[in-house]
Amino acid sequence: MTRPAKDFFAPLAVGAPAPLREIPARPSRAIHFFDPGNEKMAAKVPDMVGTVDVLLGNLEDAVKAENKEKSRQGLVDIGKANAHLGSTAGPTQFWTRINSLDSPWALDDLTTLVPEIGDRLDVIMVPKVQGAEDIHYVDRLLAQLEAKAGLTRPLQVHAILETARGVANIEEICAASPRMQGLSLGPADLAADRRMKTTRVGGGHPGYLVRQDPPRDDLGVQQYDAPRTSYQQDLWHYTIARMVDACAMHGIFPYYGPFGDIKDTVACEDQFRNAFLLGCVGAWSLHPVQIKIAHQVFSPSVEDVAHARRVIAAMGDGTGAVMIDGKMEDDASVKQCQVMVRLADELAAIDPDLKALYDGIDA
Ligand SMILES: CCC(=O)SCCNC(=O)CCNC(=O)[C@H](O)C(C)(C)COP(=O)(O)OP(=O)(O)OC[C@H]1O[C@@H](n2cnc3c(N)ncnc32)[C@H](O)[C@@H]1OP(=O)(O)O
Ligand SMILES: O=CC(=O)O
Ligand SMILES: [Mg+2]
Repeated sequence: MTRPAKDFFAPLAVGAPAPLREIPARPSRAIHFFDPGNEKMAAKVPDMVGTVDVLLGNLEDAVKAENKEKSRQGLVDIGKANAHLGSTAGPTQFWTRINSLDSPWALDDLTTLVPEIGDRLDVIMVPKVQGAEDIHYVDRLLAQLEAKAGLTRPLQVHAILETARGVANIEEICAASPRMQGLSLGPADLAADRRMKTTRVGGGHPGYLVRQDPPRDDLGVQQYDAPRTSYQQDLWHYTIARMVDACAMHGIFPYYGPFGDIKDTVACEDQFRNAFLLGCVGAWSLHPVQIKIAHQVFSPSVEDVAHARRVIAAMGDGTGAVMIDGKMEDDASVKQCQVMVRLADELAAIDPDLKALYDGIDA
């Protein structure tokens, strides 16, 4: 049974901070992953603060088993050494991805990170979430640890959607705790768990396509040997759309996850843009080259912002219908335009280049 409404926003431990009533809409176009135990990557972090929306110290997959403790300690050191990291101190949020709850490391991840750098961290990403029970476990443990550490701000929780059971339980996961900040699609683990016949980290597949019908000759006979156009389809459309609906319903934020073909910046941009158009607010960046792609794709274009502002201005109180450039605009399209302009305003508040671009529209 879920908690009764009157208890939903009560702290789960005596002395723990009160849960948030609303998840703040902080820009998080790129969640940049780094291994805090990798000296080369860790050395780059101080210079990245302020240049990327989210820096995430990854402790789970991609960190070798023998390096788990080193990476955890590296994250503590980075949190303590970088005074401007974390959204209370500056524009770059500070997240971590802990190890999965059934692993030998998850408990130590939480019991180390919360007392050591809980005041700096914004969001704890939890992998391989199967259902509400996983979130309930993390929720109570975090409350106990926050109370013990004397934290005044509750940590938020982000779940990766990367098991078939997680997808089946998506609504209950989103609703499990007021800490829930968002969901990310985890296409690599999800493909494995679903027994998809792919060997990639996100993106499309040339075999997943639809093909044009065979053309007919003058007598109407179909020419099966004639050349035909085929179109690659999006393997992730269903899951992303499901995730977007669940997140919107619960007032939390959906993200596309990893795109593993680092060199294919064009397809990465396409995948991110599909997610942006469907309603996602950001994506993961695995390599510095992907930060720029995510920041660009998940920021509304100047053309879209200009059009949205025109529609809002023309629609007055937002009711009725008007014609703009030969197209009908009404209450529903003005609401889409408001989403676009709100996002542009939020981004302009933290990104001076975007502010100059968007301000220039009216000049
Ligand atoms: C699949 C499901 C998932 O769970 S995805 C999430 C887990 N995976 C990750 O977090 C992977 C993170 N990224 C990486 O490990 C690396 O970027 C990989 C993909 C291995 C490529 O590394 P590498 O071959 O060194 O790339 P490179 O030679 O082009 O690097 C150039 C310089 O940049 C650095 N770099 C690389 N990645 C990062 C990063 N994520 N954050 C910060 N710095 C990074 C490299 O260390 C290298 O530095 P330098 O110029 O040699 O000093
Ligand atoms: O963790 C991410 C994934 O794709 O798996
Ligand atoms: Mg995964």
